[in-house]
Amino acid sequence: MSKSQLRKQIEELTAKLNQADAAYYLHNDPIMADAQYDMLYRELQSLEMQYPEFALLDSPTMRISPKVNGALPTFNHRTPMLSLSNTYDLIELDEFLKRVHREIGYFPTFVVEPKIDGVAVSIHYQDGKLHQAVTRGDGAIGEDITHNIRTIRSLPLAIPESDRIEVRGEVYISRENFHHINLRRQEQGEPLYANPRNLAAGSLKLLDSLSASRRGLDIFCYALLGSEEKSHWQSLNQIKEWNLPVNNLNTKTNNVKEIHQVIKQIHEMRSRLPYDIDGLVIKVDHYDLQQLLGVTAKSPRYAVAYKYEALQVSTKLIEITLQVGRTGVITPVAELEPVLLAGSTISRATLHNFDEIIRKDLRPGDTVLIEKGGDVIPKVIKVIDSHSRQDALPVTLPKACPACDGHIEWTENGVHLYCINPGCPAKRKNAITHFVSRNAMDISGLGEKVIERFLQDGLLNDIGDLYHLDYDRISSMDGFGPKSAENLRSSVEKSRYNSLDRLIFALGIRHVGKKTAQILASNFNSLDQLVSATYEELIKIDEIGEITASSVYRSLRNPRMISIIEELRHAGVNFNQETKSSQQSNHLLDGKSVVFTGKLSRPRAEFEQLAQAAGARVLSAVSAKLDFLVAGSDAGSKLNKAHQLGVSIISEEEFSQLCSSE
Ligand SMILES: NC(=O)c1ccc[n+]([C@@H]2O[C@H](COP(=O)([O-])OP(=O)(O)OC[C@H]3O[C@@H](n4cnc5c(N)ncnc54)[C@H](O)[C@@H]3O)[C@@H](O)[C@H]2O)c1
Ligand SMILES: [Zn+2]
Repeated sequence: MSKSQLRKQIEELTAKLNQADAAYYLHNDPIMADAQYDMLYRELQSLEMQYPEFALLDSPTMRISPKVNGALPTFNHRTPMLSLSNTYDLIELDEFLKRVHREIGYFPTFVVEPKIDGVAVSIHYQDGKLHQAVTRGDGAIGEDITHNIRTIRSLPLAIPESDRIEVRGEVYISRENFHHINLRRQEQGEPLYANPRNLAAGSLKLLDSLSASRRGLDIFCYALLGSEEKSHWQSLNQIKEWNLPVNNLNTKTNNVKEIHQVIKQIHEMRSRLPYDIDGLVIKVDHYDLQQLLGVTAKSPRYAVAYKYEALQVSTKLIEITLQVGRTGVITPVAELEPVLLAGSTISRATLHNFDEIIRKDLRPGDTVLIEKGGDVIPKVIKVIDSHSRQDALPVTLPKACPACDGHIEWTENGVHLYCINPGCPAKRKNAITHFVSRNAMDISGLGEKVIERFLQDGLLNDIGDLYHLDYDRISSMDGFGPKSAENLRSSVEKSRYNSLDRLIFALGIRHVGKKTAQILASNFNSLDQLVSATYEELIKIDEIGEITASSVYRSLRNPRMISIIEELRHAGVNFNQETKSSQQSNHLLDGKSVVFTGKLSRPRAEFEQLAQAAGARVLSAVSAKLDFLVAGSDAGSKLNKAHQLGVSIISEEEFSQLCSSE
């Protein structure tokens, strides 16, 4: 590359990153994914290092973030609020540890903390009272957000310390709150927030603290300035004593192996934490040593952020196709330029419904932000660059089913389009695929391709045919042999003894997922009882809402469903609730409803299994009808609600005792 090309590249990178900074810090509306920002940033940093003569004065590598944007009063930080140098690479992390070791002369104690993905704030207490709270701003000057910080219920307004002290922490919004807020916005047709961080940043800057209080802001404090303590760890303990929220995963250690272990452990917990983290911060513990190592203009030299792989990434939208699901719902699917995200290659993402395409104004050619959350299927969050878009609308509303050309209809609320042709091949294929899937009847040897072939060859028409397949014909088919035909036969046979909840789930009733199927199964003794249940009986069940009740009621009266159920009955498929959780059991938890909340000593799924094995129903919401709330440490709103409603609250240990009792 020639010098003038290099100069141009530095200019372009600087401009692009400055634009990204403004979007991210001032408007809380990022135009690229963090991982991409970090990559471009490093590229610029290394070019600037090689060609310092081309580095621009307004380079993002020289500053923390753009100036504040002005609606709130400003405040000069006494100690600058710095950024952190970051790495995605364990080898680089080790280099940092080695450098520190070298400069200090021995391997010091470090504190490893989750890096909460929120917004940094500085909080001043004076005469024992919360006096003022300020955003980081550009690191030197921040904005006064005291009115909004006061809405954080976990943060005490008074502490038993009269000296003037400064606490720093990360304000965040829990995933649960974020999810609810976005759901409400979706219902109202408003644009969605990209992630909890952006929402927290926007909420902090609200002028009206009542609106801010509705967002449910929370905080983890991670630094204490102006105290007598000798080390960071001591400071953390001090603020914990004052009842300021401190993250309970923080760890003190003085060996490399343990640092690596903590990184691994917290990584495994990451998706189950109630808040977003984007990595860990590793800090030298002792203040004298911190001082010895010093700071640069942008970040301290005694700390580093180790970032986990991103869960969001940007890529190009190639086109939008239509897919017909097992219930006939026609969903638009984003076909993407393949991109690596959290260990797998993503080339498709769901778009849920047609409204969403319009709301997000998606067009082929756009660069979109996609996210892999708790669900397996990634989703499109938003358009982040529309420069090379094609003007054409990506899809027009279909007039007929894209799979069978049959009649389609809108649902009552006008959100989804459905193919209503009972013979639609796409519906049948997906219904069978769902029926045999692992969480449903768990029949192995019937992948999507095989089902397609069986449908084509007329071996299979619908779910009911699964129990009288022509195995002689199958064993003579291409790619099959007597062995695989026999395996298929035994897998089909075995599935006849499955539990009732599996069968209910397998029927593929709209709005009946695995959990709802379990709830239904535990409320009825048999499939026949469920089939004859009235709408009123269904709606009386905890956690079964109107939409689900009406879907169950109507689906089970659909002629195709009736004939499938009859075929399954003839095939001897189990329709009954197993005896273990029927009335004969005298287990203490039998038939009881349970909700888990707070931090438990083992993964929540394990406890849920225990509860179900004891005949209990696991719910997610607290209501007056709930029998037990099992509360772990740090339980919050659910615990309060249970208190108010007079629900029995038990500890993890008490729960385990109940489980083992008869
Ligand atoms: N997507 C974009 O367009 C875009 C634009 C600008 C910045 N960014 C992202 O932001 C990063 C730089 O932002 P930054 O300087 O605000 O933050 P940072 O990632 O460099 O880290 C510093 C911040 O970490 C936070 N933090 C959380 N937990 C902490 C703990 N336990 N101890 C200490 N600090 C803790 C604090 O807010 C602190 O200010 C970039 O690396 C990039 O990923 C993205
Ligand atoms: Zn169709």
